Amino acid sequence: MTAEVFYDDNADLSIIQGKKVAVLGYGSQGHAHALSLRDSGVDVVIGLPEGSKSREKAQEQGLRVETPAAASAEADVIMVLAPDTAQRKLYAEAIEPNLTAGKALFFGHGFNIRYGFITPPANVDVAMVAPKGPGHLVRRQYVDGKGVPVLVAVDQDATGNALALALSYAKGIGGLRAGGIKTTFKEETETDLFGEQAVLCGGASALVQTGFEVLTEAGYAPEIAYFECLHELKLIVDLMYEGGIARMRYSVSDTAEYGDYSRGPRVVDARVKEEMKRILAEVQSGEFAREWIAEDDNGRPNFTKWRQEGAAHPIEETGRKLRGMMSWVDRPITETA
Ligand SMILES: NC(=O)C1=CN([C@@H]2O[C@H](COP(=O)(O)OP(=O)(O)OC[C@H]3O[C@@H](n4cnc5c(N)ncnc54)[C@H](OP(=O)(O)O)[C@@H]3O)[C@@H](O)[C@H]2O)C=CC1
Ligand SMILES: CC[C@](O)(C(C)=O)C(=O)O
Ligand SMILES: [Mg+2]
Ligand SMILES: [Mg+2]
Repeated sequence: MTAEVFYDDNADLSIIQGKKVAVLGYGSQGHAHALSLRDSGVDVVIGLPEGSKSREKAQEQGLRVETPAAASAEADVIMVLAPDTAQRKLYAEAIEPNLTAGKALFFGHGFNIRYGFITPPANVDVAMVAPKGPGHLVRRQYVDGKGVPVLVAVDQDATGNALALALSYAKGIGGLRAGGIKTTFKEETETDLFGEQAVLCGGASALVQTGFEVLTEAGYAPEIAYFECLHELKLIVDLMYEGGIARMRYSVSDTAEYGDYSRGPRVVDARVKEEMKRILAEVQSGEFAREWIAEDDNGRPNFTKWRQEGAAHPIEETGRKLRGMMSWVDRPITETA
């Protein structure tokens, strides 16, 4: 089935410009949506709890900050960009009491709707504008006149205008410069979780770390292992991004291309594919979602341990030293990117 794709010409920015938007959360996605909407001429208010670390940052960047309840009360469109694990409580305490008929409840990821942690009333629009990229790059691309593609979905269309409103919002954050694909909460949630676990974050990090370990354990210099397994990955992925895997294979040597065909499938073999299918099944059944919410409710013991172990991996120290010598790595991720 071919997806429906929307670009800037398919959306009317004046719709979102005529609404008051509350952005709840001011982290990776929250700051990007809020600043870009503001720069697109939209009336934006930020919702953050008293004592939130993000309050000062939002105010420094010229945005008005209220509590999540007050921001939700005054807004026509409430965009939920707090962590997925915090959204259930945030909804019950601050949003639901202020979610009057005809308002719109927006998400940047479908997790809480897909797995039933949040059930909005039938008289509001429920939609999603989910960028397919990290929030800091969503903002950076907007500032550079470009855009990160977005997925757009409508779960409830109480007003009859939910899709037009979501597309207008997507245009306001620059997403329709690259393209907005129409999808469902189910499809976005399941593909996003699978992608970040098996390929983009989990798969790629494990591949890089394991390649680095194999080379250094065999006695090769960590600096060479870092360049080979991490730094050069970006250059290879840039070629895939520009022209697909075929474009990358055109640019590398025939020796590399032969090694790619003959050795790649030995690394990502049938066992790995079976494991990927198990990971997808855990996403589809809700097993992963229940596990993650329980981990968070329990104070995140595994998450904290794994984060510490990852930060202590020898590749990080090697990378820190080498990146310090690269004058062109001059755009670290910042909230104003
Ligand atoms: N990170 C990304 O690039 C992407 C994220 N998404 C989705 O976007 C959403 C937001 O994720 P992300 O940007 O990573 O989140 P972050 O962890 O970067 O930021 C969370 C923000 O929410 C604030 N916050 C925490 N608790 C509450 C609360 N109870 N009420 C209001 N604000 C709160 C935090 O404040 P404080 O500073 O005080 O902690 C912080 O400002 C999620 O649904 C995620 O799946 C989708 C696509 C990509
Ligand atoms: C790949 C991770 C992501 O899904 C994203 C940046 O799109 C996320 O949840 O942060
Ligand atoms: Mg994603
Ligand atoms: Mg995600």
